[in-house]
This record gives sequence, structure tokens and C-alpha cells, in this order.
Amino acid sequence: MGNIVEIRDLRKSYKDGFEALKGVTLDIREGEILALLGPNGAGKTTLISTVCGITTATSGSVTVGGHDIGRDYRAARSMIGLVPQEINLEPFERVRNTVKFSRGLFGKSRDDAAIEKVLKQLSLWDKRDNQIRELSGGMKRRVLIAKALSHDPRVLFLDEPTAGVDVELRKDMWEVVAGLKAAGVTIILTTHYIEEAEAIADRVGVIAKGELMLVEDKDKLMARMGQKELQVQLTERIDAIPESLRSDRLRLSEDGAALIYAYDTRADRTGITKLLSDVADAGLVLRDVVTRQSSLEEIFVNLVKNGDGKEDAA
Ligand SMILES: Nc1ncnc2c1ncn2[C@@H]1O[C@H](COP(=O)(O)OP(=O)(O)OP(=O)(O)O)[C@@H](O)[C@H]1O
Repeated sequence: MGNIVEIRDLRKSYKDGFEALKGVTLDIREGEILALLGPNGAGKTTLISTVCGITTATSGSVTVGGHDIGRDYRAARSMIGLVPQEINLEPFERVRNTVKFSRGLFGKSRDDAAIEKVLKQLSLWDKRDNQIRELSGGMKRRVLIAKALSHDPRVLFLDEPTAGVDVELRKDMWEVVAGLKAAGVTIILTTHYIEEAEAIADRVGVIAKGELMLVEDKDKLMARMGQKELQVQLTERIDAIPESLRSDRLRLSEDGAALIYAYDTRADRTGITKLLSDVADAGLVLRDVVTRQSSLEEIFVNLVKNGDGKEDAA
């Protein structure tokens, strides 16, 4: 699969001198769902706006389908749909007209069949003649997506599609996104919610303080999350792990007071029962047993920490 968007060393300093993007390089693969996770003020919206050509980069480059967003703005922009964070719809306008109008803005000829397709895709066809003000919050969000899709873009950017919405509506949105992917649209979404990235993304990027800290296949991240540790705390410290217990998965804590066993929660056999009986056979006495899991949350929190150890407000 080729790259549909290529971002190279993208930097953005605002007028007041604030550097919101500090050299972001990222390839977006055609057909994927990429979730960009990051705390408030990380630079997610700035990144999306710059990639879409709404904000001008200070330096670096962006191409969409091979078109440079600066030099070849119209061609690049026509391939992009952008769903903003805020609901900015005209309350008295009707659903179908709202979407039709957006298509016109891209200089595309009138195409009632295309508008019908988009409205059906987003389960808005029954509401086509309703005014925007007559829709529920979830439907209004879907109208925003329909508007962004009205000119048949190949890439859709969703800026926090589920910020502040309830669980039900969030799941509804995830289904919409999955449906769009199935229809061949490449999707980039920003989110604060780790579970959102887990639920729908193919790849996850973590952005903090204007830098892309990590981009990785979600499954690989999940595999890391599947790792758990069992701490077998001992009544007496030991200097070394007894010969009979040695394994790649077992190590001794620094103070010698606990054995630390790594296992995969999703494996058929974790080996815990055997470990505990082997520990007893080796003559060691347990004081307590504790488990801990490295989660995407933990990976995320560690990544967005400042170099000086302070934590960003999430
Ligand atoms: N027009 C502007 N002028 C100056 N600074 C700005 C401007 N727009 C954004 N910033 C700053 O750039 C940084 C990144 O903002 P941005 O909106 O991209 O973050 P974000 O990751 O989308 O945050 P959120 O999750 O809160 O939406 C913030 O510190 C913000 O204050």
C-alpha cells in the first residue's frame, strides 16, 4: 500500500513565536485509520490544519496524493475532507442543502446521486429535508462528516470526532469511521481517548509538545499492553534466583525481595500456577503476590512527560 500523505520535517511557529510543531515527519498509508493521540495543546489541530493547508507551515513539506499543499493547493485540497472540532452549521438550513453547498465550494459540478450516496452512508437520508436545528447532536456530527465527504475526498481528517460525547454516540461514530474505511477512505483522527485509538485505529501516533513521539501499529502496541508482570514478594531476601527456577521470564528485583515474572495475559497458559509451586519447592516463602500491567495509558503518559520529569496536563 502506498502513502497518500507525506509530511516532511513540518514546523509551525505562530506569530507570537510559539513553536507548535517542531519538525514532524509522517507517512500516512492509503486506506488506513491513523489515530493521533495527545494531550491538550500538543499540536494535533495545528498539524491537521497545516496538512490541510488552512495554516501555512513555517518550513517543511506536505504532499497529498503527490500534490504539494503549498504549490499545488487546489489539487491537494480537493483530495482532503476535513471535519472540524466545532459544530459550525447553519441551524435553519436543510441537511441535503448543507451537504450540496459544501460540494459546490470545491468547484465540483452538481451531482445529486453523489449527495444521496453520502447521506445514505451516514444514515442521514431520512433526515435529508430536516433543518439542522431539528437534529440530535450525533446527527449534527454526521452532517459535518457528510459535508467533508461531499466532494469525494480520498483522505478524511477528523479533529476529535467524539470529544465530549457519550459512550453510545462514541460507538456510533466508530461504526461510521469503520464504514468509511471499508468504502476506501483513508482516515486520520485526533483524540484524547486512548480507548478510541484502541477501538478503531490501524496505527497510533502519539504527539506531545509539537513532536511526534511514536507511530506504531496498534496491534504491536496492544501486544505490549498484553504484557503483565507478577511480583512474588518473599519473606526473606535472596542474592540470586535458585537454579531450579531460572527462566527468561523471571528476574530478581533490585533489593532481592521479590521475583518478577513477565507473562502474556492473552496466552493460553500463563505459567503462574507452575511458577508458584516451583517457588514453594525451592523452599522460598511468599509474603504477597502482586500483578501490574503496562498499558497504552502508561506508555502514553511516559511519552508525554517533559524531559525535566514534569507531566503535561492531560
Ligand atoms: N493562532 C495561534 N497563535 C498562537 N498559538 C497558537 C495558535 N493556535 C494554537 N496555538 C498554540 O499551539 C499549541 C498547539 O495547539 P493545538 O490546538 O494544535 O493543540 P491540540 O493538540 O489540538 O490541543 P487540543 O487537544 O486542546 O485541541 C498550543 O500551545 C496553542 O496554544
